[in-house]
Amino acid sequence: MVVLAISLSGSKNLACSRAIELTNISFCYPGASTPALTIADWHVNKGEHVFVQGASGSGKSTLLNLLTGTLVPDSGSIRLLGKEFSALAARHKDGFRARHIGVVFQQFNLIDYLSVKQNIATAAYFAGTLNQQTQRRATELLHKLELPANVLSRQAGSLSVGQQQRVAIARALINAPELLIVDEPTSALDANARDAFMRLLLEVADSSAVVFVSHDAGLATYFTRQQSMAELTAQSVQTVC
Ligand SMILES: Nc1ncnc2c1ncn2[C@@H]1O[C@H](COP(=O)(O)OP(=O)(O)OP(=O)(O)O)[C@@H](O)[C@H]1O
Repeated sequence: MVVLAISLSGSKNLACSRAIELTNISFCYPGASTPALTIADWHVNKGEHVFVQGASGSGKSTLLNLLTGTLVPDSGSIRLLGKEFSALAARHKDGFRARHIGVVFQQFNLIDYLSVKQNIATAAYFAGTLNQQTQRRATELLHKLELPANVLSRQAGSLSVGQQQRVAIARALINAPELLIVDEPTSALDANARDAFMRLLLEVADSSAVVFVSHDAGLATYFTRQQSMAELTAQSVQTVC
């Protein structure tokens, strides 16, 4: 009995230490005869910074869209932070994503005509965390990201590409998400700016699990773990297209 209790508590701790667990995932785009992505078994631990690298067409965007709930797998399980994410109804998925997942999109997806403050506040609003502390947290994040506080009142569309990237990071981190998903936001940067961006991103993300997707293998050095799409999809999964 004691042995059982120990082993159960051990497996519970293991489950809780995982930010992402994918099991027997298969996803087909409508009309396709073969799946765009299959993953037999993959996990990311809480706090881990993982670099996912793959050639064009290898399924990186599909993977990110599955992790953010924009796409739903045809089969298999996606567990995020111990929760069966793939089984949640759309409404609950939206709430879970807003509270626990930060996303930095390739094109940043800022709302150009809103101020930086309003862009960041929108993320807090959807997570239900918008309060009097939001502006203070936003100012702190912008400071860490080496942007002056007066950027808060500027229209997002009037900022430089580098400034918009940092605002996109601040927006993704405003709710202190346990999981940060980043889709190759460095392609427009020169080598020096890219180095500064990567260092800041991972410093500010701090204890969040980070999944950073890119085709650029040169970025791998910033991360604690590297994962190629080829390895990730190597094991076979029963598919259902
Ligand atoms: N909307 C879609 N409809 C049908 N097939 C799609 C669709 N989007 C992607 N695919 C296919 O799914 C596979 C994986 O595409 P995905 O966009 O995930 O790759 P990627 O690694 O992100 O590529 P890139 O680096 O070029 O953005 C490819 O074979 C692609 O042609």
